[in-house]
Amino acid sequence: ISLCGLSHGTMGGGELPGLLVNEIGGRHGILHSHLAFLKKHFYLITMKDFLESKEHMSKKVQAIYLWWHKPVIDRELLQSLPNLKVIANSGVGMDHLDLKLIASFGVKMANAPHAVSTSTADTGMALLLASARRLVEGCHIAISSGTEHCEADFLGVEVTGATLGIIGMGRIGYKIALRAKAFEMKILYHNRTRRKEQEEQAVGATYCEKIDNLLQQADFVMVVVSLTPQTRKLIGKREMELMKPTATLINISRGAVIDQEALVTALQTGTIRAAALDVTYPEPLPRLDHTLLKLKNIIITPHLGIKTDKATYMITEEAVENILAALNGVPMPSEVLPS
Ligand SMILES: O=C(O)[C@H](O)CO
Repeated sequence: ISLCGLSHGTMGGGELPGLLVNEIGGRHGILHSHLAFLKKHFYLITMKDFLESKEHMSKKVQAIYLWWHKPVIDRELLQSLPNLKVIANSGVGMDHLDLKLIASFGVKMANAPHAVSTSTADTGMALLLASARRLVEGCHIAISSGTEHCEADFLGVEVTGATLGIIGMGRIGYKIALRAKAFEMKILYHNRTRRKEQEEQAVGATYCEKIDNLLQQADFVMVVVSLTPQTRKLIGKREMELMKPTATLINISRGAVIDQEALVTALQTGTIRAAALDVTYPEPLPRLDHTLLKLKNIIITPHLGIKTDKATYMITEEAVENILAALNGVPMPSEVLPS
């Protein structure tokens, strides 16, 4: 990325702007490997520092960098930060934020759409391939019974030549299509707006104006839309019943885009063949023995779509670029406005 010549220096004054982060390390903390880069531009304040010395710290905070949706941004926090100018999110989905509330405090927001697209597309393809070839089941068999050939009828489904239906053809969806093309898949897609003809041709994708047509034809349905009031439970009982009984549903967007109860039933009754989910609703699932975790024809991963060393570093770079732009009063490359 280019930081467009921006730095804290261009803001005048020698002091680095205060950047509030949840914690350093840990489940919801920024990575140790990003510290040196962040410290070049900001004075880092963790939530612990902030809460221990609220009066002193609150004036220093000019930006917040959210890592895995933390810290939680609520009215109380916003009211306690008089100099807050910008919040940068370490990912593309902003459904965990009340954008209107944040904007009402005059605070700008940014996401990281560029940094996440390749790693998330790779996760989608990894889930597709793993589910098609029953890799997780195979791994469990190898661990519990040894690596001798498994039963003759332990069969997966072929990916080459199969039809992939992509729901949501934004940056990530398009990168999935590029990958699927290399697997010689037939590609259908549905999107609010149709892609340009050259873009469709470049990946060999056919537009389906109606989701139903895509659902009826696809062997693999990959959900890549962001979570909005319009996409909540977009794929429910009716949609699963339209799918082929041999089809696989893959979700790398947000859990709530799929009606999870309907999915459990569809998997138990053979309405669809299998599912592969990187996201669930809620996250984490409340109980270890949740029905979804017990089904044989499902793969679930713990929302690891973006989690590569390169992508996470690029996300931090994209966040810094946006924060510095906001603090310098120049256009932010990935500003998100409340709709
Ligand atoms: O939204 C994203 O980019 C990922 O799901 C991480 O939250």
